[in-house]
Amino acid sequence: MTHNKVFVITGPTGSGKTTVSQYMKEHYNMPQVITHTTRSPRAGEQDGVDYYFETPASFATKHYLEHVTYSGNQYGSSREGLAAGWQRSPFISIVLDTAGAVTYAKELGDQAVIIYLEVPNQQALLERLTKRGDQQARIERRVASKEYLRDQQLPVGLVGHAQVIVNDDWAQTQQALDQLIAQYQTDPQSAN
Ligand SMILES: Nc1ncnc2c1ncn2[C@@H]1O[C@H](COP(=O)(O)OP(=O)(O)OP(=O)(O)O)[C@@H](O)[C@H]1O
Ligand SMILES: Nc1nc2c(ncn2[C@@H]2O[C@H](COP(=O)(O)O)[C@@H](O)[C@H]2O)c(=O)[nH]1
Repeated sequence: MTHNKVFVITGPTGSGKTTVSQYMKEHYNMPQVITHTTRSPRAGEQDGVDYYFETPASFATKHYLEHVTYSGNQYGSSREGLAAGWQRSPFISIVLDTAGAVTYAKELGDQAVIIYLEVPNQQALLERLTKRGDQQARIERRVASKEYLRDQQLPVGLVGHAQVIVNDDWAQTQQALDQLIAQYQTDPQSAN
């Protein structure tokens, strides 16, 4: 029986998914599955580290476990990416929108540990995006997208499957993550 798990980190834009994934990498040595996108890099983002940055033509040549359009750009993740991660460690993480998280829950069952992050204060969330350095036009486009609105709520398909963490205070988020990971480290099966 395999004890491989993928921690799927999902939630609204700016809720802290990448920050959580980075924390799991730095504190628990969890490899991050790198996904593919046609969006252009943000300042400081690197190809092969943050994403595989694709053109629409190169994106279309890959084989995806799931792929979505989010605020006008395409994103996709592959089974090969998961397999490569699991070769390095039994616990890995991936950052997905909620549609992707629903697909992972369906396709991978208990192998996917879903974490849904929420930030109840919308204004605080938008301020985080500005502080992150996102261009105002990009923020406005994203906030106007149907995906942005959809991801504000835990999808019906994840109710009862996802661990919901309110990411207001980072110290509390860290504590919730530490508790969750400890459960899986103790006994990966009983934590389901
Ligand atoms: N608890 C927190 N308190 C304050 N700022 C935070 C907290 N968690 C994350 N941030 C900051 O909020 C910003 C957005 O976080 P992050 O990039 O991780 O979000 P995301 O969910 O991956 O966003 P996106 O979906 O747009 O890529 C970052 O600048 C990050 O440092
Ligand atoms: N379903 C998928 N969602 C993905 C994938 N890679 C990233 N994402 C999600 O897209 C949005 C936008 O990302 P951003 O980096 O432009 O802010 C965010 O919710 C990501 O979690 C993927 O392969 N599949």
